[in-house]
Amino acid sequence: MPTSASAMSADPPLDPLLPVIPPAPDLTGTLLLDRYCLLRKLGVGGMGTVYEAEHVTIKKRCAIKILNPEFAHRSELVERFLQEARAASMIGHENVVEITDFGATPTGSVFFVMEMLVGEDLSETIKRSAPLPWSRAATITMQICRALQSAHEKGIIHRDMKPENCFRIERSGNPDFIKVLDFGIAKLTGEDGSSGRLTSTGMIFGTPTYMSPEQAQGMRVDHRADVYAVGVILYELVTGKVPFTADNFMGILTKHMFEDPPSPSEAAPETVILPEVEALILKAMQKDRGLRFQSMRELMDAIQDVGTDAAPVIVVPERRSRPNTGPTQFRPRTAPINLPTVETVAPRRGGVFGVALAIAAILGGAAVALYGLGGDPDQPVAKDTPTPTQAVVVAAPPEAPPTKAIEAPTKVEPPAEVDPPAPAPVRVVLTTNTPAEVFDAAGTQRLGMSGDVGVALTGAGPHKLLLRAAQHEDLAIEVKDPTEGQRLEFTLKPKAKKSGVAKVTKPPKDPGDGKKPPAETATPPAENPGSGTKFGLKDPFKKIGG
Ligand SMILES: Nc1ncnc2c1ncn2[C@@H]1O[C@H](COP(=O)(O)OP(=O)(O)OP(=O)(O)O)[C@@H](O)[C@H]1O
Repeated sequence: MPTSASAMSADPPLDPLLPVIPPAPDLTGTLLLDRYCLLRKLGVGGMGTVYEAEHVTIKKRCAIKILNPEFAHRSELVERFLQEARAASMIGHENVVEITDFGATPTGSVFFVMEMLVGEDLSETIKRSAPLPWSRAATITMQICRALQSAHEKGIIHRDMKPENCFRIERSGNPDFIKVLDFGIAKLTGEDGSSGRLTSTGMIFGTPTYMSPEQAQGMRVDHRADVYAVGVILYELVTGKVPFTADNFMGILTKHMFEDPPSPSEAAPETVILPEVEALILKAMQKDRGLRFQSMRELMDAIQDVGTDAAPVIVVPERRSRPNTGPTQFRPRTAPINLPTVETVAPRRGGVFGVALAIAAILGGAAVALYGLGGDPDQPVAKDTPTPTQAVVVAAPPEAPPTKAIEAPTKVEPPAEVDPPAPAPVRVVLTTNTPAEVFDAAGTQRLGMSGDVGVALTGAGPHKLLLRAAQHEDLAIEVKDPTEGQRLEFTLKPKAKKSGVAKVTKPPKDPGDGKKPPAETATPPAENPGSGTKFGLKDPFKKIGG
């Protein structure tokens, strides 16, 4: 069970002066912008309430998130709220919730309109079904990675990735289609890599269970904080447990900063977890962000490489010492401590919350002062992290074949400049009517699985491949000119029953005639009309946000 801010709502409030926020009035039945009728409340988050609604003219269902009226006069909060819409709409990716409109309520608050998602958030799936088999965990994680890769390419960092913000819906026959939500605390990176902070000075936002060490320390975050959070999500998907738990959020943050996560196979001894899966999770969760996958693309590649002969993922052991808050870790303050403004957003289920005071407690008070007074926010957690050449083998199971072992890295010489660069592989998604393994044409080298994880193909093609699924005929296919993200659909024929009397409810048995069907022509599926559409959103509230 993930621990989130709300799960710890029994804790004393961060600040006794934190105002108690009255519940927002129920606006069911209200007509917004003369076209959206609010039908029912779907849920309440940290900043607003989400309603199911209907566009009265075109009768289309949608979801509308309305900022809690208590916050409507706070320009910073209005700005952050609208940023959620702006960020998601800027990304325009099929795995990111689609935002279609903005508006104001008659009571002077603001709202935005989203596609209505029917399904459940990933925390529900985890509660019910985790540990998930690798193929399913990988399919889900790949979609999260794609959404975030796309966000990062546009300079947007999510900063609050957690299963609750990944909605699982069924789409085009895929029951595990993921939509990433809640860019409410997303950060837009400036050209210089700095961020336009929307938070009050010294405030730290996020959810402790999934929070990167640098975020927990209030350092400036970059896209690698999302890599860390996705590592934690994947850990939870394959083990059914989160890596760090404690009685309160300070305890969790401290562990993120200073403790090694238990290896996934220790966390779930009853589950078979491949060593390379274990390694990639631990790499995504390295404390030092310089040792993590440096991009979602790298993480996707590692996921894709599981079960192939690709080079092993390297996890570098880290040494950390808890700071004594002295000048070697934090610059001493030179002015009286001004505790940062405590956000007036009530801590709720997994919601945005301020933990500056918690950090003060962990680090003895100096840290908060530092963050508020211009200390170096990029001070690393530990200065003594070994360089990669000091790495040793970790987490390699005794029976792991040498190619799969997690090995110490060796120094890689830069390639000779005269060599033309090798063509980069592209990832092609092969959709099949039944989960199928993908092999080379000879059926000897396994390249991956069908489904959203995709298969990496290098070069222009044509690529002759073989799809193989239990109880189905092998299917030889050809991919002519693969392009990144291309989706191709294939149908594998169930094997005919020997007796020739096929029952509808049971899969037919292998006829053993050894015949192979002819290569099928790849036909991309019809475009999903609802996904990936970019809206040229106008922000009518730009002035409000200041
Ligand atoms: N587009 C949508 N379609 C269907 N349900 C949605 C949609 N967006 C949000 N919800 C649901 O509405 C509820 C409130 O969502 P919201 O994003 O405000 O809350 P949260 O994620 O709990 O809060 P916070 O913003 O504090 O993290 C959640 O249960 C969420 O799953």
